[in-house]
Amino acid sequence: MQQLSFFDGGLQSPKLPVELMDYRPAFFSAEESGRLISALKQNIQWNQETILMYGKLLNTPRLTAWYGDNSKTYAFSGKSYDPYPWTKELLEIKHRVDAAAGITFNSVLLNLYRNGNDSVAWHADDEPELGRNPIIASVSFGQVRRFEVRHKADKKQKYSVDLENGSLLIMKGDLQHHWEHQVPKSTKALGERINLTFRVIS
Ligand SMILES: O=C(O)CCC(=O)C(=O)O
Ligand SMILES: [Fe+2]
Repeated sequence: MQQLSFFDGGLQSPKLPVELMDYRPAFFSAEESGRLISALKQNIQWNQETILMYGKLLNTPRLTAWYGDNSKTYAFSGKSYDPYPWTKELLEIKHRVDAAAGITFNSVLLNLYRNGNDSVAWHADDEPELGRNPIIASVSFGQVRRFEVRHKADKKQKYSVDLENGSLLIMKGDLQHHWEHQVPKSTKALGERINLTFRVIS
């Protein structure tokens, strides 16, 4: 199913380039997604991280958690994270995603977007531990949110896709090198969404 959506300027997003993004809606059924989002809300140790911006300590606009094989420490935004050990639900999701991507992921970053005011700002997942052109598998449960991608050097080149409940988005190629992505805030009253990005940390 190809998704056409409207980008900020009212332009239709062009078809996602398959060499960068492979979008699979309904990768998990509605029943599985409902069960998994409740389990993740309850069993994950959600943290409120902070970031230093212009000399002020601000709360990250979402809750996060880092899980994975032990010994896979991950550093980003000037902090380093030791993962919590895999839970039953995370392993269930990981096994499905591993099979679809043909990769054995060793860690996952979880984001809980509580409402439309939660977001993730423009960034690329280009930390050195991920290596050049990493494959990152992004699973979404709950509220549909807009995922936007733009080229770093030519910001007019952009794409967007609405990440639906139970969907899988495989990010690959040079997406983390030449492009950046965000999940913008929305002024609409939005419900909760959990996103999981499975990664291989060296
Ligand atoms: O929530 C999303 O869809 C994207 C999250 C993301 O980009 C990240 O955790 O690096
Ligand atoms: Fe990201």
